Amino acid sequence: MELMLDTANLEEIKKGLEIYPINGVTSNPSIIKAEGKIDFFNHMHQIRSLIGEERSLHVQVVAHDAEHIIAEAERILKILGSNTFIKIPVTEEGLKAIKILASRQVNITATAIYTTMQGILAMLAGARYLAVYYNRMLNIDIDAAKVIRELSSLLWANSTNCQILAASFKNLSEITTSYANGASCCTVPYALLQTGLHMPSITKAVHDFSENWEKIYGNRTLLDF
Ligand SMILES: O=P(O)(O)OC[C@H]1O[C@](O)(CO)[C@@H](O)[C@@H]1O
Repeated sequence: MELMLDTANLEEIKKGLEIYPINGVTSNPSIIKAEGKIDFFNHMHQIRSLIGEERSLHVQVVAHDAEHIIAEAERILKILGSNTFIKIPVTEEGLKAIKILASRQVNITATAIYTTMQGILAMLAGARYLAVYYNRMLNIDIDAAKVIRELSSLLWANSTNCQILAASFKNLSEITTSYANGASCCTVPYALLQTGLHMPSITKAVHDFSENWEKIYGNRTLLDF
């Protein structure tokens, strides 16, 4: 199982890495927009230095036709390194590019996946991750959990090299349902990760433990024994 941070914010990535078990960072043009008009490749380099080589960095192309998608992918790989995952939307042109790039051993994260069929095609074309758009699917009445279940069983039977990267989350339930239905990876915005631990009941449990301890041992800690 893996967890990725869905942000290009350097502070969030720094803090996120300290606290959470993070396996990589994903972004897309909308996530980049939230950072303003940044020097794109320089910013991506900074993300890479923060996450190190052992975590994955997923960078999305902006071109629409296969020829230019491939050219952008090559530029990303040249500047950011050959281990960068190239995010490509699963359109006809995207699929064409995925097939060509995957045959050159490029790591592909197929994105903008709303249907099982898109996922199957991306898997067959050689993608390493399938970014399934959970919340956006629910918004248009697509059963996102079902798509994840179907893709997960197909991947289990047919591929050793491709996994589901569930994405587009607006609440914790969508994340846990994705994992429970077979997504081996979720990419989550930092603020949403925080909501999982910022709960009054967790704070109260920790507070109750302290109060009970203090009643017996005062302000002594385990280091005082
Ligand atoms: O619906 P949203 O919040 O725009 O999210 C789209 C998702 O697509 C991705 O680009 C897929 O990796 C994520 O970075 C993001 O979670």
